[in-house]
Amino acid sequence: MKGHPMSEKIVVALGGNALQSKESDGTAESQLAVVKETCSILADLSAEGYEMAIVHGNGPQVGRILLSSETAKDVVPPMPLEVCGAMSEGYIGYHVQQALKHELAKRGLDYPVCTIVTQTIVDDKDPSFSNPTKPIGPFYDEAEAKELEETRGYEMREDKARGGWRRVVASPKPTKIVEIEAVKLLWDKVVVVCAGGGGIPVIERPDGTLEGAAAVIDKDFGAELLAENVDADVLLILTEVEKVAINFGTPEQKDLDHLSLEEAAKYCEEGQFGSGSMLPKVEACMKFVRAYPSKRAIITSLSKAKEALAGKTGTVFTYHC
Ligand SMILES: Nc1ncnc2c1ncn2[C@@H]1O[C@H](COP(=O)(O)OP(=O)(O)O)[C@@H](O)[C@H]1O
Ligand SMILES: NC(=O)OP(=O)(O)O
Repeated sequence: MKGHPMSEKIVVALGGNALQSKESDGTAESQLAVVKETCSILADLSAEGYEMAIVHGNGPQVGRILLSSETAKDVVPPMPLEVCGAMSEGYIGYHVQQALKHELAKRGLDYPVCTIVTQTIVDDKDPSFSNPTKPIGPFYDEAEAKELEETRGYEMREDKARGGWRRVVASPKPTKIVEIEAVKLLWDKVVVVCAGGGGIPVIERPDGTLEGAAAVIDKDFGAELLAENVDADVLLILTEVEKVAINFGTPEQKDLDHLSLEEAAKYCEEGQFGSGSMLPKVEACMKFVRAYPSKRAIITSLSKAKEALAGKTGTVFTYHC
């Protein structure tokens, strides 16, 4: 229960499948339908007694907002990428607030749900600014991708696993959550949705002012930083797969129940985890258990969240074996 001294504190990172289906047409209505199902699962966790903050991805959403802004540039002034990120936090947060409040009420839980439009400080010298890797927006075929590169100057990258091309942008590592004190103040009484899309990337100038950066932070790293900052017991990363695997997608695939820091580092070195997909999740879990050797991080599917928290499934990361 919120504010109960025995409650486990969890930071939940929601992957793309928690916000939209594979066949999504990108409409607000289709997103809300999926978010309602997601919030039913999250409300069950609350009813089990877990205290949570929710971090969500925003790759498809921020990319679509940017695309529509650029497409309409002759009619309305285009919005910078970080403003598109702020917009995505707003509308995804709105959907979660509406759906989660309803699902909590159905379970007799009367917690407020509130989104904090969150800024996250990044280093302007982060190497990702000269090496964009974060896929955003819709998928294209190769011919469309080449045309977008030529006509709009987009940087496009192929995602072989998912059979398509996507625009990529810089994705610097988050170093500080600007609104963290607000999150902490609300924690005991409110289910907070924050650091959506990893937070809006901002650079801190020497005089203390903040300036938006043209980038999209990885939400798994944003969630990890939040989990460290609020002293969470568990970092719970929810995605499509129930467990992290080695030899993923091959006949030798082996799903893993547990990873120590040492084993995870070894598999990272072997290139076992998809660089734009599973690798950031694994790295975020490793960072959390390195910072908190007595705690755990879990990667599992949205539908298995409750079982995984109970230790029955998922891939659990701990400092030692
Ligand atoms: N070693 C691996 N083990 C499990 N899944 C992997 C692995 N490597 C890549 N993947 C893929 O990564 C996906 C999760 O990444 P992604 O879809 O980008 O995350 P998100 O849920 O945050 O949107 C999985 O659904 C799976 O298809
Ligand atoms: N910002 C972010 O990590 O979004 P996705 O999870 O949608 O890639």
